Amino acid sequence: MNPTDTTVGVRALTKRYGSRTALAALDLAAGPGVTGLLGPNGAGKTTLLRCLATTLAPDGGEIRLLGLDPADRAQRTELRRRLGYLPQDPGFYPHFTAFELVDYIAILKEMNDRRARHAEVRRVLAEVDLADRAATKVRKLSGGMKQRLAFAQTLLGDPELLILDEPTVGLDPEQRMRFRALVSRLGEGRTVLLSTHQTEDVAALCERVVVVGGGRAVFTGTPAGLAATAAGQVWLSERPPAGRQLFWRTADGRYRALGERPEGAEPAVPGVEDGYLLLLGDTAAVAA
Ligand SMILES: Nc1ncnc2c1ncn2[C@@H]1O[C@H](COP(=O)(O)OP(=O)(O)OP(=O)(O)O)[C@@H](O)[C@H]1O
Repeated sequence: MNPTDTTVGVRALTKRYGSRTALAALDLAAGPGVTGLLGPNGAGKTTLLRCLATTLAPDGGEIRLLGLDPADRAQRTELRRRLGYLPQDPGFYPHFTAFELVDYIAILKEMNDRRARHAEVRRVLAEVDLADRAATKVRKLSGGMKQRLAFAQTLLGDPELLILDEPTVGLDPEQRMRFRALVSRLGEGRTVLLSTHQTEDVAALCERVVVVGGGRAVFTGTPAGLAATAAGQVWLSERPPAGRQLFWRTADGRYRALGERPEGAEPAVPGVEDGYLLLLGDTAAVAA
């Protein structure tokens, strides 16, 4: 691990909840740009991101973020000032206005100069297109607006590191597109770690992808590299495959199958989702 100022370095990270192992010696390295964490439910993504956001102490392993060690109290405090974290289930105070909610979080972040803080709150609300909702009560915002409000608070203080846990959940396709544009803009010069179940988000947005399975990083590379792992194992056929392999009916009425070549099938160009599904199939087989 060779951490620089804008690098995320994680080595042999472990975390257990009682007898359940959530992180099993996970390694991760990420620099500026957007890195996607893909993985099924329970893979350990949220646990990893909580450890990185300093809201959960790991049982073992090493973390270096922006050159700082979160295990050290003074460095942890500095780190908290320099990172933005969007938790999976952000808490909202429904009776606050959008402005009051973000202002409250800014106060918790020790932004003590009232005038400068208010200007910063207005800036982050504008970043997520909520400037005209500043005076609206949180309970009156739509689900997508609430998600953007939660994202706004991560931008307070213009952090160098953004940790986003499933930020596109609950967004409609248009909001998702706008969100992608915002994140890719923020990823220029910053380090963004983003967990998602959406392979489309990874293909559209991420320079790097880490697939988490069973508490470990089972793939690290580019989205194109993940797609390439499926080369020679993706097929299109006119009929449903006879075997027990994974397949689905596509919009053009043909069947897309993964794994062995079904009879009469033609090879198809693999995508990120194909690589991901095959990789997890292998992971499941190993775990079984
Ligand atoms: N507070 C907790 N107490 C006990 N077990 C937990 C706790 N939090 C997570 N786990 C377990 O740890 C494992 C990893 O969970 P985690 O939430 O990190 O996965 P995830 O990849 O984020 O899943 P999802 O995509 O569903 O959010 C799971 O088996 C989960 O049940």
